Amino acid sequence: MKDQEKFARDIESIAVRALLYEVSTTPKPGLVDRKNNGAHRDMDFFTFIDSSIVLGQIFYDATLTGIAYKGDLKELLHAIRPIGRSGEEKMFAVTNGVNTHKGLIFSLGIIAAAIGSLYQEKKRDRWLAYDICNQVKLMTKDLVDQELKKKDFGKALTYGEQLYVKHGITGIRGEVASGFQTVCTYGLPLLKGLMKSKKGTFNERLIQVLLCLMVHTEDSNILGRHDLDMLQKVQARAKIVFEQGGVFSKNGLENIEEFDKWCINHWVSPGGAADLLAITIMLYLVEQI
Ligand SMILES: CC(C)(COP(=O)(O)OP(=O)(O)OC[C@H]1O[C@@H](n2cnc3c(N)ncnc32)[C@H](O[C@H]2O[C@H](COP(=O)(O)OP(=O)(O)OP(=O)(O)O)[C@@H](O)[C@H]2O)[C@@H]1O)[C@@H](O)C(=O)NCCC(=O)NCCS
Ligand SMILES: Nc1ncnc2[nH]cnc12
Repeated sequence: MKDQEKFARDIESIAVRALLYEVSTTPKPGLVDRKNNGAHRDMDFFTFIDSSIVLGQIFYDATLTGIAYKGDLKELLHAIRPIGRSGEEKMFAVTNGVNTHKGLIFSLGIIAAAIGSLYQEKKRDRWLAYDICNQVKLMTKDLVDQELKKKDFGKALTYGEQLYVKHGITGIRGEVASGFQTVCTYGLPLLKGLMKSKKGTFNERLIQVLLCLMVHTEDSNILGRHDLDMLQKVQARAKIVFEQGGVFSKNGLENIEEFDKWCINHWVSPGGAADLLAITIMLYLVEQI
């Protein structure tokens, strides 16, 4: 196997690990985990495993496309779009039409391509999330303008497009175009600090990162099902739990399990924050290469 193909397989493996580590983190308020299905009737822990497995090839292909790419970085996003669309088709086929990873196919696929585009210059020194996220910004700087601000919304709107028209919320597109600002400002520094301090278990550290992300994520999943008031309620409750010490406080796990029950009863799923947790994990694992 050529060096480039081996490297692309390594990135594929890291991306799939990030998907599996995210869904395995337990308990997570309102989300699918090893304990329950959160605020979802149409998917469970095994749906996410099935979806994660079929998506590996997408991240391999996106990485190789990035490595081979020689043009303007903005064009690289267009070059990988068909790969992402085929990933969505594979996901819907294996989940019987359920959207487990639509946002993450987009996010992790772009990260994989960005890593690929840096491969030649990074062959011998360290991989840094900072460099990768800057590359992502260069790849996607016109994304919000082209796909949301200037778009003629004549046709049926997607979930995210509807939210932009209604609330001016840019969702996953805004997060990607910012170079994963929420991840780089909150999620990744917290995870790196917890891993260095060796505090608690890996599972507990990931719960803590999710709580922190829930405070700061403009989650189109919550907005899509409810409204701005509910998003602010969830962010406020996550802030209280996190600032009391989160999973590491005296009644940490009980507080989170109460939060989970509350989300289920109110039909709240912070799927956007869950995606940002997976992105945080991927960037952390890439920095360990
Ligand atoms: C670019 C696209 C992905 C845009 O698609 P769309 O217009 O639909 O975009 P959004 O809805 O805005 O976002 C898509 C998903 O992204 C997640 N998300 C939302 N907000 C954020 C945020 N602030 N930060 C990060 N991620 C965010 C969210 O995904 C989660 O929710 C999904 C489950 O919810 P869903 O089933 O849709 O809704 P439910 O309420 O669960 O339905 P019911 O159960 O009630 O029936 C799950 O996926 C979570 O991950 C958003 O859903 C896309 O159009 C596109 O261009 N795709 C091509 C791929 C591509 O170009 N790839 C390139 C690289 S290979
Ligand atoms: N664990 C999870 N539960 C629900 N939606 C998600 N989207 C991504 N991860 C998820």
